[in-house]
Amino acid sequence: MLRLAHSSRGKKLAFLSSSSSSSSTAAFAAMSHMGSRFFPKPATASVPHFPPLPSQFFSNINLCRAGKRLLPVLCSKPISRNHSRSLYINGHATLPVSPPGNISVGGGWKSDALRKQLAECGIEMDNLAPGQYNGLWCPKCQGGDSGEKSFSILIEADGTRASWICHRAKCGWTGGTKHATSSTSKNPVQQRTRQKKAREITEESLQLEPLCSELVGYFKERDISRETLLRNRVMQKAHGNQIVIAFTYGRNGMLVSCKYRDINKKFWQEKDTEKIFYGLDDIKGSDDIIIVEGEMDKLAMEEAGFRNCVSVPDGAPPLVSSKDLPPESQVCTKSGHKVSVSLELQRASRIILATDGDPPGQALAEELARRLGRERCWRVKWPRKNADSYCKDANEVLMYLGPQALKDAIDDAELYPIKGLFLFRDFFDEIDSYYHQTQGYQFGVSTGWKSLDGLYSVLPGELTIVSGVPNSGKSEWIDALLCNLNRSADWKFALCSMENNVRDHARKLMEKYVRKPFFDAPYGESAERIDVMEYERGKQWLNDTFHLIRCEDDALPSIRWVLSLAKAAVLRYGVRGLVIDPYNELDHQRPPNMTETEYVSQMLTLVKRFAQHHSCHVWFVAHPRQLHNWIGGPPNMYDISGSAHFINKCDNGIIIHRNRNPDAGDIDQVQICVRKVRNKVVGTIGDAYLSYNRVTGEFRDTEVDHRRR
Ligand SMILES: Nc1ncnc2c1ncn2[C@@H]1O[C@H](COP(=O)(O)OP(=O)(O)OP(=O)(O)O)[C@@H](O)[C@H]1O
Repeated sequence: MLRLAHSSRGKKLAFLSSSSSSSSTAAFAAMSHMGSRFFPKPATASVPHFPPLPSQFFSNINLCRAGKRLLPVLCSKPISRNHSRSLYINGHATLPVSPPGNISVGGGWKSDALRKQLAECGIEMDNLAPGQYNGLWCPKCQGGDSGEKSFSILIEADGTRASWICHRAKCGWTGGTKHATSSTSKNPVQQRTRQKKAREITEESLQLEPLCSELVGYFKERDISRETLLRNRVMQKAHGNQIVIAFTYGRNGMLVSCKYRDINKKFWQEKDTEKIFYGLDDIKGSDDIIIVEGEMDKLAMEEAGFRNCVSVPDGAPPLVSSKDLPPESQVCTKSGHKVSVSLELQRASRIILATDGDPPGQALAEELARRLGRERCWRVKWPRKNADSYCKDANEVLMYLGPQALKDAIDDAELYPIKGLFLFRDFFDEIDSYYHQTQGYQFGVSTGWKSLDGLYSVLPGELTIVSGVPNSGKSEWIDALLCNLNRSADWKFALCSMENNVRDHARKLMEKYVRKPFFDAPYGESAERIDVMEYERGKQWLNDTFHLIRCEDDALPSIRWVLSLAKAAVLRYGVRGLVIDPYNELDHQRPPNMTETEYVSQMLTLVKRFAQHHSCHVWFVAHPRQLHNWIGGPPNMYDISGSAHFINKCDNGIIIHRNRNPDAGDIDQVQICVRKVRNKVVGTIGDAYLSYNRVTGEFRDTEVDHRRR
């Protein structure tokens, strides 16, 4: 096998003769096993020429050795260039070196405070040299079942602070230390290092080289063309005993940073360089900007015809965190780094978030949308790869489905959702089923009384306020209505009827159900009482149909307490209706600075929200205030004691009224005054008349239609 090594003059690359060392063979086998096609086979004489690169940006470029055949050394030991000190920590992969001129923190005075802080977080490190350490075992998750070395920690250049992240999606532990101060923390050297400017770099100073043909082939297998690689200045570099890909990060034509990728898909960035988006110069002046999650995706976008694309520098964070937010002009990325949002991104009118489809990718989209402004963000849904799965990112779409599919995915990007802001389109399914009447109840459920059809029907999710002078028959009418709804639609109910004791209520409901008096008593006149069989059937029906909400200790229930139990009844028993009878039997303690009007408004908001959220109809009984000079007519909804909000906020307002003067007419006749109907589909205002049966408590349609509108 051909071997590549550093010459005695440092980093110059030279080909050595073939070697068949067992270590290199083993390493090659391991690489193949990992599925890497990074350097698939030894180069042959027919490797295509990689032409000199156009020098459109990056000064001092030495386009040396174009066309040379380059292969990595695949041996177990580095050949040369040992680092000046051992930085082995928990098996990390990257060996950072202190920048020249920076004071050492590897055990010095600054490290003690930081070490202490890290130890408190469960992170033990022998050496605290500045730089980023990747591939460590996470102290929190220990790498999970697979023992993955997924932990990265960054010790800042001045050695006073550390931040870390576990890249395992299931863990995602992130954190950082506070500024580690010591008695000498005001050391001027430290002050100076903290303000240290990013390093100036060039392709030459980084010893970057044109991509070898094997690497061009590697990209080709991912459908990234040589033209795209050339335009994006994708290069390579000798790193230890291997050759790694170098993604060059530029701004205004100047090289700002460089990110490397080795055969194990391990990434690291040129140290002491600024973190910026990849491809920043491509979005200059663009109204529409695409943001992807990796350099490969940025290159893939170019293959689909989109140059107006940048990639975040280091992937997606595992979680969206609201803690430790960077300033508005920055976004957090996978390593917890903060990346400055460029002016171009700030100016763009449309930003298409084309991050990965996995949870970290979605978390990145969320972070970007939050920082850049959701209102100008769109998001991409990746198409299906096959019957079982979806493509996960831009490069996969390009590889599996081709450039047109990638273009279509970008063209079909949808508006990034903004919590609480919707389009009608978001509800089209619901509206469709309303129009096609597939869900039922679009006209409400009939009350069971013909004379009320057209005036009032019962719609799930609405609030009906029922009022009337005392003894007008409000509770009786509601009970009769519930019996009808149970009979016709099999609805079940939660009852919070504070004025009824349970056995009386059971009697009244059962009489309506069996249509016989409960007792042999004068009110039953000559009718036969409910027999034992009917009584047992009635008991069963009561039990199946009603769920009682009662304060067992004589305390007054609060509305929140009632609604929480009603919610439980919805979830546990599927009740469709809630009766609260009456309002004045609830506990109405309110803050001293709140008026009753404000209180009623807030209470009714809670009730309505419950009704809508649980598709449950609520009947709320409220008495009128004391009527002066009452002459026996039905009260007005605005007469309800407490607040005009009862009529303002309800969906339906009904007054129950009955004549008590035998000289003025039939005293069993009940007037159902429908005073408010918000939804014209279910009714309209008007009066209906029912006849009350004193024996059984039933309400029947009267022979004569008294309906008036
Ligand atoms: N149309 C009617 N004719 C005669 N009696 C009736 C009529 N409607 C109801 N009643 C009787 O009036 C009494 C009170 O009825 P109900 O409890 O339903 O009234 P209410 O309006 O809820 O009263 P309150 O406001 O005091 O709670 C019951 O005994 C009931 O049988």
